[in-house]
Amino acid sequence: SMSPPVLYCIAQLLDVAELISRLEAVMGEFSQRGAGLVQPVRSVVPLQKHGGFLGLMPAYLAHEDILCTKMVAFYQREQGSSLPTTQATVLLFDPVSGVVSAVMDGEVITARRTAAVSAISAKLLMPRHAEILCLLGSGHQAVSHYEVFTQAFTFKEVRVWSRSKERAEEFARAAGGPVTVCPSVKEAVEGADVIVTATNASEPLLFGKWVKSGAHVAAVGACRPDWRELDDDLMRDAVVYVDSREGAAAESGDVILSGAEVFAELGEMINGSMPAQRDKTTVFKSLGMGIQDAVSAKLVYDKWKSQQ
Ligand SMILES: NC(=O)C1=CN([C@@H]2O[C@H](COP(=O)(O)OP(=O)(O)OC[C@H]3O[C@@H](n4cnc5c(N)ncnc54)[C@H](O)[C@@H]3O)[C@@H](O)[C@H]2O)C=CC1
Ligand SMILES: O=C([O-])C1=[NH+]CCC1
Repeated sequence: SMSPPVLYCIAQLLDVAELISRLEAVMGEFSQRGAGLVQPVRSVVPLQKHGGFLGLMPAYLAHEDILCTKMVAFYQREQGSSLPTTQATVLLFDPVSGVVSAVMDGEVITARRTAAVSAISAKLLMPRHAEILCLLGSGHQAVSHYEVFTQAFTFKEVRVWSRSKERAEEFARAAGGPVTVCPSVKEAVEGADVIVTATNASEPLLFGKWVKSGAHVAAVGACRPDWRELDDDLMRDAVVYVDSREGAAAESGDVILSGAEVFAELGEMINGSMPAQRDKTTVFKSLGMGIQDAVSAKLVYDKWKSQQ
């Protein structure tokens, strides 16, 4: 039997506009809870000894015959560590036979699809004439959010804050346009219309008292039930959207520990069953979903096949 192709260097195979449109469709369908999508909440294996977790993220999309699983390891690294906090591999299967059709890098997929999902939420929830984008954190997700957000929207100013000023300056130098490095979270978020939290923090770093009324927060980090990026004030005062209600109830420290009510899923806004409260201060709490990886992997695979 032939061994499946191993696809790395896939950045060119994953077009952002195409990805956004596929993600909108699948998130809208997910929130209808039809039988065509099977996606359990991520299984997480703690690696206590090593300060990490292994997440298993399978998904089956019956209408499109996509069967996929991502395996993602995430670690809270020491500051200055050269290892990535998020490492991932994706397996795509032929659901007819169970044969593996491809093994692929999951890091580009994870970075890009997460930013694309945040951009979908920002498109629906950020203030109408949003001018200032603020990124908290300067790692992989911050970079992909910068790329996707500046491609999808036009901002007058982009700000970044990071624990390490050097990293933030590096980020600003590498960015494709002007980025202001801010010395504190407070100064970075003041007056910002869109705030992306993409850190590995386990304690709140974004406080509601600093956030402009009507702003939109895309909260990407804090993926464990006892980890926080946002404080109770922000969680309780904002209208809270999530990618999956089940996922948020199991994994989001910001949702669980604040006791905040989840207003809607992103997919409920997309499929029209719940409104986008754009005029309010909004939080989109993102945890990541197997269906997002599945449609991404299929796009990569189809593009790769068309080039063979
Ligand atoms: N919602 C989703 O779908 C996904 C969420 N994530 C989560 O996003 C977060 C960022 O991931 P990556 O960008 O890949 O990691 P990364 O390691 O590339 O970047 C992490 C950033 O967080 C900062 N940071 C770490 N600890 C901090 C602390 N205590 N306070 C403030 N900043 C801190 C680092 O300085 C760095 O700027 C992680 O928590 C990861 O679990 C990752 C993938 C998908
Ligand atoms: O969706 C994802 O791949 C992850 N979410 C949190 C850590 C990794």
